[in-house]
Amino acid sequence: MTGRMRTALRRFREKWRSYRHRFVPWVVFNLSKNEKTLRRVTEPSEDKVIPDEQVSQSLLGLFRALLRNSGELLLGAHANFTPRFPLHQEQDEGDVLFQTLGFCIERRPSSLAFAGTGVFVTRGFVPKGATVAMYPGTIYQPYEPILLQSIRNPFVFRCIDGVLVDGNDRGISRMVFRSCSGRDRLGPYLTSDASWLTDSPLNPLAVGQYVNNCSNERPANVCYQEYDVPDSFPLELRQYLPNVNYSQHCTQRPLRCVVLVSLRDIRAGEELFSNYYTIVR
Ligand SMILES: C[S@@+](CC[C@H](N)C(=O)[O-])C[C@H]1O[C@@H](n2cnc3c(N)ncnc32)[C@H](O)[C@@H]1O
Repeated sequence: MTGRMRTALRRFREKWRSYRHRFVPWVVFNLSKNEKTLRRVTEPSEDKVIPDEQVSQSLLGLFRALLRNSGELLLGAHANFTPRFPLHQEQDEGDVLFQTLGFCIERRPSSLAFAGTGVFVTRGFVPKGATVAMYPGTIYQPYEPILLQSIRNPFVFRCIDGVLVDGNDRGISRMVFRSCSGRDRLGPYLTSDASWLTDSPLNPLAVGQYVNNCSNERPANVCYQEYDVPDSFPLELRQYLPNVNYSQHCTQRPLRCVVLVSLRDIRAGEELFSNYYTIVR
């Protein structure tokens, strides 16, 4: 190998190491096109746009309202469960979201050509610094095997610390989520929500896996933020969390969730765009 090639290789390695790429296949093919849109932070701990407490408050407010609206505790054994309250559903989940957080989000064909489905604010107004969406999926620790599930899978999200979230709602990823979600119960309580795998998630925020990447023309209006569910998070509200650990041994550590936080005010009709790359220096 010539000296020039060695220098080029070294520079490439240094640059690659500094990336905290969120979606591996996307980064490989599109890095050069989107250099201007890179997000830069100096420390992994500085990656948070809003404090965890603020995320908790938004999620707790929404989940409490969803629970009140459903009039039942979604217990594990649905079939044998007789609800304490009449099962009269007052509003759909989108209405509950609108009344609690002041906006609605939905999946629709992206405003970008060839970008498939995207996520739009369809009603209301999202102020800067709000929790706008959640990234659902199975949580893999950096040392856990994900090879089969990751093949041709554009939904594998990488956290700053190397934890992976598989947000694919099809194929083997779907089966893995369902199986892990059915396994993890605390007594009669479900501790995660698998309805994000359908067209009508019970938690209307759980569509963040469909948010598309920003471009030079369409700057990011949301960004990803890791959120570890605190021990104090009420047991009966965990049924709305759209994440589950791949391994049962992980139940000792807090469940990792990823939320999307607004970087500016967002109005009804706008598509959400995140940043698939973050550079940590
Ligand atoms: C996490 S998925 C997002 C949901 C995707 N739009 C869909 O319909 O399944 C990531 C994939 O979306 C597509 N995508 C995301 N941002 C894009 C953009 N700005 N332009 C074109 N395609 C994009 C790419 O195919 C990428 O691999």
